[in-house]
Amino acid sequence: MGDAAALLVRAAAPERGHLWRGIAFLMLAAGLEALGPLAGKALIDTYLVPRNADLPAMFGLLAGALVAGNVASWLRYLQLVRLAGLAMRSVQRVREEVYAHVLRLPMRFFDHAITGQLVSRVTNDTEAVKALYVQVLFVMLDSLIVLAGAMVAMLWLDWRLMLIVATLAPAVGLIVYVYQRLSAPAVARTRELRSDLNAQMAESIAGMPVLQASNAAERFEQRFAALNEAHFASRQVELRANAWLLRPVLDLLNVLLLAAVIWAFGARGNGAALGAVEVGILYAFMSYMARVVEPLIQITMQFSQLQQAMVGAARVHALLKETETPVAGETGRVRQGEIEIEDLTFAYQPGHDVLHGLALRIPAGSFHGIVGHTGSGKTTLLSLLLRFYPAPPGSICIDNVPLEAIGEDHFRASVGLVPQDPFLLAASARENIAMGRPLTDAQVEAAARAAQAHDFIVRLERGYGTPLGEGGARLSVGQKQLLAIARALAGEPRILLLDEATAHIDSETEQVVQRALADLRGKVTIVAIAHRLSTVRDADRIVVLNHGRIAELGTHSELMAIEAGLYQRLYLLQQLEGEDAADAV
Ligand SMILES: Nc1ncnc2c1ncn2[C@@H]1O[C@H](COP(=O)(O)OP(=O)(O)OP(=O)(O)O)[C@@H](O)[C@H]1O
Repeated sequence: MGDAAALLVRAAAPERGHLWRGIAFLMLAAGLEALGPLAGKALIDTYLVPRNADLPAMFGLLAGALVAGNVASWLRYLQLVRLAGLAMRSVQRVREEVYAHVLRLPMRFFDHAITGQLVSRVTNDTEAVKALYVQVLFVMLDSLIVLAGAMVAMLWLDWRLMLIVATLAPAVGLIVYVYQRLSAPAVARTRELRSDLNAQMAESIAGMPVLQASNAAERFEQRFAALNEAHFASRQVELRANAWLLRPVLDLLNVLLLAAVIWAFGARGNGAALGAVEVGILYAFMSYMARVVEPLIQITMQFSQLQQAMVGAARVHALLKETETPVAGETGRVRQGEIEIEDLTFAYQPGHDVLHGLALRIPAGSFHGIVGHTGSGKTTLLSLLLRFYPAPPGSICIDNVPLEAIGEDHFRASVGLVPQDPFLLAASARENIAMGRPLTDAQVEAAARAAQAHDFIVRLERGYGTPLGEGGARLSVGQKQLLAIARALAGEPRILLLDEATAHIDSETEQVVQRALADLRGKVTIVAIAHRLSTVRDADRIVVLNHGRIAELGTHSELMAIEAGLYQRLYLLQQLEGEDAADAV
């Protein structure tokens, strides 16, 4: 409840004026509508039953009722436009806010996040805000005002009869309480299951090649069907609670109440014919009773929607409460691109250090390779250099400025990344290189040339404008990698980090990448993780990591000279594998 309210307040914050105006129109319209039966009563009691046909007065009364009705309709229109617009804009705002927030969450969050569930929060759950407005403001508030107006009018007409009708209030309270107890767990579960369905869908699409190759379609189908069945069962519980408790019980109460009022009316007259005044009251009373029962039915029915909306709002709110990566408010700058690492110890989980007291100086413009067994901490080191995870303050400096003291935009512009999986957008080659940065065609082309990607791009049928298909489906793995290098270079970084950029490409393309890197020497500081040692053979220095420690450090020939050294063993092993592969061809 608190979360839902917090989200509502947050969503409406920029346009409180609309909100208050909308509510004011709503109250005025409902108030005017409440006058209708009173006009009817006056007409019956004063003119019709006593057969007192004062035509001008009757006409005046009818005209007044007509004007009031029209004004009420106009106010309803204004209210709807105000509040519906507000609700739509709020969803739009909250959705954008949630998406922007997700983009700024720390990498640590994504270690545990499940894509489909996250998508579901940004797309479906944000709709909860609209439902909250529609349910809470439009229907519930409206119904409450109509209800209050009717009760006041009834109090004025006959307070004893009003008390009979008022017994509905505790009855409705009880119904709503029982309903909530029964359906709340089912509603929350339904939401969770729905996002699980999304999650499985997203996972299946992402892993389609593996899924089909391992002939897992049937197993996945069964898993999906089981989830879907659970979703249906959970909806069923909700529906049963709705069907039993909301409309039918109140309809029954309504009939009982009507009987009680008529009985009370009859009992008071002691069987004598009703007087003229009483016919008017009875008419007005019956009209008001409908106005009491209908809003109560509406309010209770809305509880089911409200409950779903609250669960959605709570999920959105929980996501918004995740702490964003703190943005360095500092203004430190990268100039040459010298990296200095000192006593760097890091753990993902406390007590499980992955890096132990690393110390390393990488001069500006140099080319450093990082190699080591799987799990030795290479990617972790790169992630820390990229500020994906926070390194202990002061343990990494660039140009003598601590990493955390460099302003975010400047840092991202100064440090380029070529990841193992190039991640291409379903857009043109040009857009994939520019990535939304305001780069000229000449800059894009220069980056592509530096990455040795220009030649294959111009051979595509529309050159730089060629759409590459989702995930760059139209390119070979090596071409994607070259494009990713071009993208990293287009920002003219001082430091270029490569994460196994040659892991999946053939030796020929590897040589192209090597040429590209060689051209960059002296201009950009390059740190490249490489499983394939030939990629970093020519590096100024190679860092050999072993269980989170620097085991060896030197040029290729220096490391090869260490008898039974780690690097030497790795290198010889790869050479043997290479020969085996060549023999096999
Ligand atoms: N996000 C994470 N959360 C917790 N532990 C992690 C995380 N990422 C990596 N690790 C652990 O940190 C250690 C080092 O992993 P890292 O990915 O840095 O090794 P690597 O040398 O890059 O390995 P590879 O060559 O296989 O990519 C491993 O034991 C791994 O299980």
